[in-house]
Amino acid sequence: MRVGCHAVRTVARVSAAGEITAAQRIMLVHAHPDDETIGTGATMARYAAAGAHVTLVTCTLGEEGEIHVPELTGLAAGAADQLGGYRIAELDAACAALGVTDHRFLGGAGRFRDSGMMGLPTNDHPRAFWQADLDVAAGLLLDVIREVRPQVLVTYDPNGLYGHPDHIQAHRVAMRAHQLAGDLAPAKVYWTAVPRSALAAGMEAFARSSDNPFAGIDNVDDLPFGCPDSEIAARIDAEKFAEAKLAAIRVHATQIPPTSWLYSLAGDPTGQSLGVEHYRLAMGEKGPGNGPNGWEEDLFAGLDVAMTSPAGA
Ligand SMILES: CC(=O)N[C@H]1[C@@H](O[C@@H]2[C@H](O)[C@H](O)[C@@H](O)[C@H](O)[C@H]2O)O[C@H](CO)[C@@H](O)[C@@H]1O
Ligand SMILES: [Zn+2]
Repeated sequence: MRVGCHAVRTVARVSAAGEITAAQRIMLVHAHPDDETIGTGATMARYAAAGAHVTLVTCTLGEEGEIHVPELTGLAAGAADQLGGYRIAELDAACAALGVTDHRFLGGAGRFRDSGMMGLPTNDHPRAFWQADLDVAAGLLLDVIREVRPQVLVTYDPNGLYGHPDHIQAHRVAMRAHQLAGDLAPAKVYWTAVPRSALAAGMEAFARSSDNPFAGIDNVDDLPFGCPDSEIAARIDAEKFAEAKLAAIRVHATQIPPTSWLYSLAGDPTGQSLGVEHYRLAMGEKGPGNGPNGWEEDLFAGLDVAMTSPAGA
């Protein structure tokens, strides 16, 4: 059973027999509702608009999240414990804003629970994603791979970008599912990433700003995430979809308060706005690239289904 947008698949790209016929198929594996938007929202919107089949798999409902909407604080895990259900609705709305119509929860809504931040007692909840059996969870993701047959898989790096247990587990499950997929394994696997050069440019640009998202950070290496530019393989320019990403950010209101650094980025004077997202290539051949670093401009670059339209379309 799927709820909300999960029951709606892109009819135009699913044949009468139910198989997915879009030429380009990309699958993204995220830990919580909001990660899809924060890390890959513009990329998803760009490929959905270009006619690719975008499949989002979210591993938990985000039950342990904070609540930045005062009138909803009663939904918190330690109170009514209804935040997970509410975040399904937020995710529905974010999918709609991004044009993503194929969304699933890993193993179905509620199968795995948000583990909370690393080291908290919630990590030990029997349904915590952090406690999931790797092969059981990977098998559930493999079912989606067998159905969708994506050429491109996107997830996090081994540290989950910033060390959250559900992000680390999402990485492990996605990579294990890829290993189990054999001949059906996606040709390219990317990990979300933030180049240090973009972080440094942001620090410089916001240094004199009243709402500096980097306030208190003296050195880019002190940030809990970021990687050398040399490890980046792709820079996806989806500037045209920055507004769609901002709309998706807005609907994740329980997690992303109006004071969030993400809103500061929306007005980023460096132009490195919400609409530019970077990736490391973990598996597969790097396709042709451009610019000083030779970064790909399309995650399907080098595959026989690469975008024919100019980058950013
Ligand atoms: C972006 C992301 O992964 N968010 C997670 C994360 O949220 C953090 C958590 O609430 C923490 O207590 C805050 O200090 C921090 O600012 C938040 O980013 O962890 C939550 C609990 O596992 C999760 O629900 C949320 O989606
Ligand atoms: Zn997350």
